[in-house]
Amino acid sequence: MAQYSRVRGSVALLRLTNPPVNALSAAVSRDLERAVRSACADSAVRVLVLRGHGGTFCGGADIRELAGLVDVPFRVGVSSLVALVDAVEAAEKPVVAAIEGVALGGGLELALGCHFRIAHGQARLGLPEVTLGLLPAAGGTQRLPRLVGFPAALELVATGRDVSAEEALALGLVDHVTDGDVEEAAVEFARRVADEPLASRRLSTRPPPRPADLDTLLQVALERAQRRARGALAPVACVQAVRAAATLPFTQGLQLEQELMAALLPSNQARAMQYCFFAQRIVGKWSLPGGANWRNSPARAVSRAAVIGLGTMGRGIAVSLVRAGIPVVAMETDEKQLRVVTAMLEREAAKQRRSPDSYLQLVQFTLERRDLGDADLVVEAVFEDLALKKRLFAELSSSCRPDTLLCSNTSALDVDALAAATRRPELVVGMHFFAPAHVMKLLEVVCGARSSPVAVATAMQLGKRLGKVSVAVANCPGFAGNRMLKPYVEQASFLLEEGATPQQVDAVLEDFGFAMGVFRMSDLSGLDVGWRVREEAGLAGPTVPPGESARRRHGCRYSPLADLLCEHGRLGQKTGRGWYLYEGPGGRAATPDPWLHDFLDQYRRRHGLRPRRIDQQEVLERCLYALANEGFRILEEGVAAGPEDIDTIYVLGYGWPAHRGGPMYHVAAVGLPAVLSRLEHFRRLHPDVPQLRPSALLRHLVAEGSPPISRWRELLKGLRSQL
Ligand SMILES: CCCCCCC/C=C/C(=O)SCCNC(=O)CCNC(=O)[C@H](O)C(C)(C)COP(=O)(O)OP(=O)(O)OC[C@H]1O[C@@H](n2cnc3c(N)ncnc32)[C@H](O)[C@@H]1OP(=O)(O)O
Repeated sequence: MAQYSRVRGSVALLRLTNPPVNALSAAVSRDLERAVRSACADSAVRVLVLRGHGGTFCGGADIRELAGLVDVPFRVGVSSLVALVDAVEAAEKPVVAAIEGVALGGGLELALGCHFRIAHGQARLGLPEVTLGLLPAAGGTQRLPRLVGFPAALELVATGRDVSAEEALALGLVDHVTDGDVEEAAVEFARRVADEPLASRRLSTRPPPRPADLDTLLQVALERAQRRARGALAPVACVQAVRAAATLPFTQGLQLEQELMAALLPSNQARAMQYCFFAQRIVGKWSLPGGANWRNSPARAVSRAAVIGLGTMGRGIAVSLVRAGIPVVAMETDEKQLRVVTAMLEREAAKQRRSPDSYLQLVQFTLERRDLGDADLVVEAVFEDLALKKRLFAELSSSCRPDTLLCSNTSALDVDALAAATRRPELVVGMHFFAPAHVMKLLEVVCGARSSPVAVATAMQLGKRLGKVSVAVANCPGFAGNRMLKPYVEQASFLLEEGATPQQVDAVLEDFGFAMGVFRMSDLSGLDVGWRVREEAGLAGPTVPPGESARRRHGCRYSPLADLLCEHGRLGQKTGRGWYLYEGPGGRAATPDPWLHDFLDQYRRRHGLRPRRIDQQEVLERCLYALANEGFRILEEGVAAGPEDIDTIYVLGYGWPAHRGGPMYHVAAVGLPAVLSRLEHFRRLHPDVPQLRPSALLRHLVAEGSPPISRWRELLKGLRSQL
């Protein structure tokens, strides 16, 4: 697991070996510590170089051990990694970290224990523990501020953001960056520093810098951490631990760091976030009913792509492709959109410290469909209109190369209908990006009934290349994410009818941890989006059958509130008013609107609805259980392969708080029998709301004794699956 060999006579080269990411399990940490001690004791060795096996330095402590998925007592784990870092730092011979690939979490903490750090130009460094509900507890919160100062340390520890080698050099996190062979550069560097005194290189002995505005910095960091993830414990603990570096001697700071870690490690939040980590890896392992899967179905190379339509979605998709180095042909008739996308690319290039030209030269704008002919894959991102998309797919099928994959960014429409409009249905898949598409990490890959393994594999792989987590789902209205959103939004509207206000419902959801409550979210996305979908579905507007009552559709309860707002021209932020009032069209600051409250009063009076006091628990349970109940139906029908897929979709695409794991994880944590009983209760009170009828799968799981969520995927394989 950790060997050392001598190179160039006096350099001990230690290689950390624990594929695939050289995670520091307790055993690996102990082994490496032994190797460090042996090298130090070897009189022929003057200096040590520490590198990782297989092109990466280290992905951090072993998360499976931390999550308790493998049986290692917490204290043993803690002491072995902490002891390793301490031993490295205390070594009497210089230790140089040769970083390539990643140095993350415990891996970066190990590098901070080294006396010098050399990084490859492509390496990424960071302390992502906060994203696992933890903090860097192998001295990272104490050593990092001593090396890079408090502003940077607070930001990196509390957000978990990783940095490029170039940024690391600018921060002082690494001593040298090379684009050549990192081992060679580190060995060369090591020979130069072999005789340097080490006292000042041991970060634990360095006095921390004390900026004059330290208190303000800490206060701002704390407020930011609280705002960013409402109710999350880890970001706050991270700030507290870094603050200790300013106020306490190193050893006491270290002790506080460990106490905070000991509180976080067994917390429900840490469990939920670690579940999310593994869920995001599980979803990449897709399979189709015919037996094709991620292992046996190679993706096709995408060396040129096309995007049709540069509206909000198309722009973000084009930027994502360019950022991944893929040349793009972008088709758009509106010149204004070309200017917008050009400006976006320039901003992105600046962010990535690249020249604007390096991005702009990868895009070719066109009005001609024949220019798309050479693309390996086309992503259609035009207006959400099935007839329009079908026409376009039919045309693409004639004008593109016969092997070009045709993908639609539709968020809800029938992918099979699009495939049927082409002469290559097997090369059609949905690629549902989330807005803004160059920022959001989720990609729903919608597998049509006739999508071939190569089409699915290519779309999944492309998502990964764009830095996204791709989740395969089967084709159905709204796929997984938007389909589950419907009952959630409906419950929220029903609650307004019954006496709640938008700000009351939103406050409950935001306290739960959502970045935005359902009404603020709807104002942001635009109320007209759902209005159009409801009109197409015959639920709103002129397509509603004559004589249908305002509050019923197809024999079930219906709330026309959102339709009525649209009819009043209240489309959300874009018109300056929706469920809330804004400063003006395009405004962002939502304030409660007295007009809306009058409107709700009148509406309730008109329909004989007596407003009642609705408590927080009811808001939360009705919205979230209705949503999760639809998730069970999706699993039961095989639209998604497991709860991990749904939870990943919700955490990465819909602002579900990661420290709550996702909707399926949440209901499992609450307890399936309790959730079933509350749904039965609400169903009795609202018999005309089918979404509150507990799904067969929920009942089945409860009848089976509520198996842990980790077993659902296996159990579902016995049910009908489309994936
Ligand atoms: C015992 C107590 C110690 C107390 C002190 C603890 C203080 C330190 C804490 C930590 O270090 S927590 C861990 C911090 N590190 C991370 O969060 C990094 C997580 N990993 C990643 O971001 C990525 O995996 C990667 C390293 C950037 C590699 O990405 P890539 O896309 O190439 O591969 P993946 O598919 O993500 O991963 C491959 C494979 O490896 C597993 N894995 C990754 N990291 C870890 C890890 N740190 N521990 C255990 N396993 C890890 C991942 O689950 C995949 O497994 P399979 O799905 O293939 O089974």
